[in-house]
Amino acid sequence: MKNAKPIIAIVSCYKMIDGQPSQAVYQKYIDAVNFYGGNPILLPNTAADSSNFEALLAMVDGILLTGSYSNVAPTRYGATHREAKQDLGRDELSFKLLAYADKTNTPLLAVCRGLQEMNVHFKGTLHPDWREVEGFFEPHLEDSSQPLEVQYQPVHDVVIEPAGRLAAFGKKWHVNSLHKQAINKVGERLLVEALAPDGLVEAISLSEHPFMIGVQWHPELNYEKDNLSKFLFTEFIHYASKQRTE
Ligand SMILES: N[C@@H](CCC(=O)NCCCC(=O)O)C(=O)O
Repeated sequence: MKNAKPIIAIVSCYKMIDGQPSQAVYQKYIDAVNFYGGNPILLPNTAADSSNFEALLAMVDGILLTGSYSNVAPTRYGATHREAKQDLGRDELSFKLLAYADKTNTPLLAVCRGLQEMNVHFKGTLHPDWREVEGFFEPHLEDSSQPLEVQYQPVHDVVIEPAGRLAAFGKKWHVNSLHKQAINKVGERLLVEALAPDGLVEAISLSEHPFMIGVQWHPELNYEKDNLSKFLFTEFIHYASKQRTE
C-alpha cells in the first residue's frame, strides 16, 4: 500500500566523524519531520551528481534545507572574500533542490543556512558578517562557549509582515538566533515574510509557490512546544501531503 506519510528529503552536510569524511544531519531535524507526520530520508551531497536526480526526487514530497555551520560559497553571489567554512557539495545539492522545488512546486522549508541558500539561488546576496553592518544590533549570533540549550534560547523578536504567508500565524514572535551571515539584497521573486527589530531579514517566501519558506531561526528546536515551529512544520507537512496525493 502506498505510504500515506509524505517523504521529506533532508539535505546532508559534509562532516569529519571519527576521523572519516561523512554526510550528516542533526537528529533534531529528523525528529521534527517525524513528529509532524513526515517520512524523513537523508540526501547525501552526491545525490546532486546522480544521473537519476529527477527520478530520485520524483519519490520526494517535500525538501528540508537544514542549518549548517558552513557557509554558502561567496562566488555564488559575486563576493570575493575568503570563506574558511565551505561545504561545496552541500551548496551543489541545495541549489539543485531549490531549482527542482521551484520547477515542480515541491514544498520546501529552508532553515538558517537554508534560507541563505534560497536567497542566493534567487539571485540575492548575503552579508558575510552582519556584525560589520551598521544598524544591526540584535543578538543574532550565538555564544558558542555556552551550553547548547543556552545557545538555542529565543533571543530576539521577529515582526511578521502582514502581506506574507506567516501573517496567518500572527504579528510577532520570539526566536532563537545562531547566524553570522545574513540577507543583504533580497532575491528575485522573494517576499520578505519577517524582520528583526533592527531590520535584518528573518524570513522569506517564494511568491506563486504552494510552500517555499525560509527562516533564519531554528524552528526544529522545541518543535513540539513553540507555536511558530508548530505552524511552520504543520504547514510544510500539510503541503507535502497534498503533493503526495495529487
Ligand atoms: N553558517 C551560517 C548559517 C548558520 C547556521 O545554520 N547555524 C546553525 C548550525 C547548526 C544547526 O543546524 O542548528 C551563518 O553563520 O550565518
